[in-house]
Amino acid sequence: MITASNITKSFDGVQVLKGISVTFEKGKTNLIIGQSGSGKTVFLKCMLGLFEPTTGEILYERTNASKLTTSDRQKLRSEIGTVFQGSALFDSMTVEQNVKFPLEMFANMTEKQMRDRVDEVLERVNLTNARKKYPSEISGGMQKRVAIARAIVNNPKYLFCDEPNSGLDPQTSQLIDKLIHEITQEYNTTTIINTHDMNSVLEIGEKIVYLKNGYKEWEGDKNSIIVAENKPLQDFVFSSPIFKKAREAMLYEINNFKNKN
Ligand SMILES: Nc1ncnc2c1ncn2[C@@H]1O[C@H](COP(=O)(O)OP(=O)(O)OP(=O)(O)O)[C@@H](O)[C@H]1O
Repeated sequence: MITASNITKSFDGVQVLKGISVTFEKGKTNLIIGQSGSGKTVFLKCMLGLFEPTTGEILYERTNASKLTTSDRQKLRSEIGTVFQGSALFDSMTVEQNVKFPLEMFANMTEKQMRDRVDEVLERVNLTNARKKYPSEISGGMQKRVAIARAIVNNPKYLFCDEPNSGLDPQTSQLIDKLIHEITQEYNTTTIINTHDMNSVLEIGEKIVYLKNGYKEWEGDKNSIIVAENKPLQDFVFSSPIFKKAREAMLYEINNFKNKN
């Protein structure tokens, strides 16, 4: 579980996060959504310790992340997996070398133990056959799966994903969402995803936090988002005509069901 408590963040006196409080639970896919510039990445970076919040605190379980000793900070770092935009793989390393990298950095394992663990996660993301390839030799969807394998190789407690579907076709996006959702349940991770993808919101949004101009405007889940009476949220999530129609159809079904029961 990660708890953000009254987080503000200013750059040169300009406040971009304006007092965000939210709890992200373990074993759930938590999504952060919002217009460009609403503060999603800054918030994610505050939680990851890449930015120091101006005020407020981030708790990992009950531990204040900004008050850790160097060795505790290193330990926490080893418990966090990240999937960044563009996959951020090392171009000069093969798929298996990329996945092994966090083990070499953080794990106290023999060479054989590391090889076995790499085999295990490559199998999990269905990339065993691509192990000797370089990132430039595989597709964008496969690169994302390498990034996910690398993020989970250390058995993380926390998984952060920044725009995991960017640049992927809709079908591959769905596969990546499904994989992240399954891994969240299998590893019981507290998973936090920044996304612009409304399919993800409606498919895997077990908790959704909507940021607007640096404020938390709304929070809920993929079911409550449909009936939420929050105009900025509805205008944002259901902005495309097709999503608007789908929402109207779902509301119609819900009302019919209510009237019959
Ligand atoms: N290092 C920085 N220094 C100054 N201002 C910053 C910095 N990082 C972000 N900002 C500002 O903070 C605001 C929020 O940016 P942020 O990147 O968090 O938005 P976002 O919601 O992630 O947008 P997008 O969806 O386009 O990625 C923006 O106005 C941005 O210019």
